[in-house]
Amino acid sequence: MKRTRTGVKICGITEEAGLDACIEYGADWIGFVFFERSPRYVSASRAAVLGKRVTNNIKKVGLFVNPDDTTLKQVLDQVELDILQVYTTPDRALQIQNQFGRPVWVSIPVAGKGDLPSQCPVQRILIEPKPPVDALHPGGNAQQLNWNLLQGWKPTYPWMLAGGLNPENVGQAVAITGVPAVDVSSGVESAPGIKNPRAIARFIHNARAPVIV
Ligand SMILES: O=C(O)c1ccccc1NCC(=O)[C@H](O)[C@H](O)COP(=O)(O)O
Repeated sequence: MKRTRTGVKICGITEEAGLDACIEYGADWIGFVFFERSPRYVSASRAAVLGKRVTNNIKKVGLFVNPDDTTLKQVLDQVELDILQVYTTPDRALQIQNQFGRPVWVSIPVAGKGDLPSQCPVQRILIEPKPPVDALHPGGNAQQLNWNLLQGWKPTYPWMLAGGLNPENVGQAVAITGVPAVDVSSGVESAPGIKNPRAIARFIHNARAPVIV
């Protein structure tokens, strides 16, 4: 069966070179991290500058951890974001989607099959590995999910796979899970917060190239 083109999000954009690689090699989404403890943090004013450089109809995703309304409003007043990606409860994610009038993606931490959601409260669900209890942040930890947990799981809503993906393993991850879209941060960096344009090119190519498993 012919697969549709895999959607690709490159998260944690902080500088022009990484952003330009996303545009050149055909990313669908880029992510700005508005979480101050992250090495990929960007201020709203910096994201606004980078955002103006975006072309090719690439969508800009703003990433927030347990955001309150004031924080969301302050950022949205300065940056044109197409999508809000949130690390919070499904109920709060839905409230944000209703209140701020933009599609919301909610991250669902998964440790076992029982964590896989049967419904999607918002526009899309991000399936990510449950972080260790001592993790400094809930995502962007280069931690890989056991993809075999997702075999046979066929959600009828939009979803995305994240966590520990890189140019070498993304083709296999797509082939095993059948996921329609993938998200990467650490796996295409030369240092935390600094994207590697060659790795971005390889990641996007390999996410869309057929792999037999
Ligand atoms: O990237 C961060 O520093 C970060 C901080 C707080 C919450 C989420 C964060 N990142 C999320 C992502 O970049 C991706 O959605 C995903 O977790 C992939 O990360 P990685 O394993 O580094 O590819």
